[in-house]
Amino acid sequence: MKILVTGGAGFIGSHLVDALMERGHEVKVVDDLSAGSLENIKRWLDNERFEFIKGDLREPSVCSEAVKGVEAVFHLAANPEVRIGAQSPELLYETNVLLTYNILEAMKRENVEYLIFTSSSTVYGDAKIIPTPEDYAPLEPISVYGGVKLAAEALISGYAHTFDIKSLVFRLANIIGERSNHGVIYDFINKLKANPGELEILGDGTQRKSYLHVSDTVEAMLYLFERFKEEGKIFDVYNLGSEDWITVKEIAETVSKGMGLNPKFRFTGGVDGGRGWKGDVKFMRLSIEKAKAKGWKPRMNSYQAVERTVKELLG
Ligand SMILES: O=c1ccn([C@@H]2O[C@H](COP(=O)(O)OP(=O)(O)O[C@H]3O[C@H](CO)[C@H](O)[C@H](O)[C@H]3O)[C@@H](O)[C@H]2O)c(=O)[nH]1
Repeated sequence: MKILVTGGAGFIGSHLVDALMERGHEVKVVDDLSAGSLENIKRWLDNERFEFIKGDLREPSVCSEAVKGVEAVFHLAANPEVRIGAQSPELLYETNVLLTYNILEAMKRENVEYLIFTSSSTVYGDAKIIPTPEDYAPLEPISVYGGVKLAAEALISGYAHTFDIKSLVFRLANIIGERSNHGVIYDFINKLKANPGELEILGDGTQRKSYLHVSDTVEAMLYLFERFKEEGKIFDVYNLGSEDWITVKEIAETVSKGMGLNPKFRFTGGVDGGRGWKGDVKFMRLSIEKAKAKGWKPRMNSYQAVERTVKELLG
């Protein structure tokens, strides 16, 4: 299959590209390299089944060029940083909603059959049911980031039903692993490198979430895409996460241990009852029963994924 991966030089995108190339697909990547890096995809740059386009998808002409000739688009290009929402709603809107609109328009023009979109657990906001199933309502995001992901999902559903773009949405838990260049584990490692004696923890440390290793994430996306194609549906949504959850304090302990350190923890206290920032969801664990019923389950739980990521990021 000829497949476009937007954001394919980024963290999750580059792992997806590895898996697609290893399975023999023709892969095109479009990335503006604002957060992604050519280093992540360098092993494929000279491969004849691989094509790289450096471009900003906010430009409709870049979208047209990117989707030309492909049968499926994995749309991962986005700004993934929840915490910038209070300062930069416009950036989150542009990189999540406008970008998705531009991709959908280009796909409509070029008659591309499949869209696979990486949404986020943040669409559920402070869910009252945990583990949270896909049909949980009302969807009430508490961050601008969650809001723009939900808006993008809604736009995709509308285009899917109106223009027959078969669309599959994944609501991701916190994805971690090699090549991640943001998020709590990455931050803790950098803070401890700068000051091995003390670790600042945002919030009260009791924020508890489900973490999924990127290798499990990519497996799930490709496996469930195959099932989606067999079923011939026009639109579907899956949660992807692990079945347990882990607190920020436990992550701090795991990172410290992995670095052979025993720092003093300093909790900032955070906002709104111990959140790291305004809009930080404090408790998140997704029901993955729907994906499990199709035959997927994660190989690593949150603890194992965190331990492995610490090793991978420390090299
Ligand atoms: O220096 C830090 C950094 C983070 N945290 C805490 O660690 C937790 C995780 O924060 P991350 O920045 O790692 O991740 P988020 O939960 O904000 O968001 C991540 O998971 C979401 C889905 O669950 C989205 O997909 C999003 O793109 C992705 O970055 C938060 O509760 C935060 O308060 C700290 O205590 N100190």
